[in-house]
Amino acid sequence: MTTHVLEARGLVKRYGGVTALDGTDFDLRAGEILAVIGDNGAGKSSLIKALSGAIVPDEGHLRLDGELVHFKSPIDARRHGIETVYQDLAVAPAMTIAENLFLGREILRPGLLGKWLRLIDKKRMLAEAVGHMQDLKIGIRSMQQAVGTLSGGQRQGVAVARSTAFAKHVVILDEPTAALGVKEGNMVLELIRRVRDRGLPVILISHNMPHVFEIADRIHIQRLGKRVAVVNPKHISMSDTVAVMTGAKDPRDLPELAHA
Ligand SMILES: Nc1ncnc2c1ncn2[C@@H]1O[C@H](COP(=O)(O)OP(=O)(O)OP(=O)(O)O)[C@@H](O)[C@H]1O
Repeated sequence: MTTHVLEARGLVKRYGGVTALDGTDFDLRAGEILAVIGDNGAGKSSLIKALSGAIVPDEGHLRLDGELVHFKSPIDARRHGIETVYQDLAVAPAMTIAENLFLGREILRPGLLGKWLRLIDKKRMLAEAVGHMQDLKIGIRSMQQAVGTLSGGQRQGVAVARSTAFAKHVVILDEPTAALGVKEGNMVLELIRRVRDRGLPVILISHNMPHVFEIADRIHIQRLGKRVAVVNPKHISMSDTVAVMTGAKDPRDLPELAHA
């Protein structure tokens, strides 16, 4: 039996008269990179928001490691080990890399007044930050460098390192290569592979088909608020995938091997 780390059934989300999620299902397996693709308005962002606690669906349910969960906020999802890196990176440009990695989750140590006054443990944060970045082989000369002075790819690296440092279960990456050049985009793809290889499953939302085909173990295709197919990039062409995504092809007409 396949283990599903994260599973959604029948998610519905309506915004006034617009149905963004129309009873969608979702499955993430252990140890995989799952790409989520779909045309504009297919409900990718809404799905990811429901999985990461940013919206509460009107109907449907989520299971994490088989247990029912109800996320009321992103903090709630984070507490359950689900970390999300959004496209508009939430890094603080004026702060150093080490400070960014621990932003909002600073490591504290007892101060002069013992447990009554706790201080930020900068030394330990720096040491741990170096460890995380080395672990993921993100080449940065100084952890004291302000994030605003880094290149787009390096900045994305910091955001990914930050999420993986805290994610116990799942990392969700929303268009992590969208604003990057070829070299930096490849660097981030390599980084995503390393995250997966360290045992954390990754959900990757992307419009970049070559990137999706290069890196995904399976591809979830979202259309009109529903999951219409999950395909195996090793056994389906990019053009068939796009055809299913746009509705030009019925997924039932795909060869059996194409389904994942
Ligand atoms: N806050 C909102 N208020 C009203 N309608 C919304 C809201 N968020 C999403 N929608 C609508 O829900 C539908 C699905 O949107 P969603 O952003 O989930 O799709 P998407 O696949 O991520 O699209 P894109 O690729 O363009 O980002 C769209 O018709 C969108 O206009």
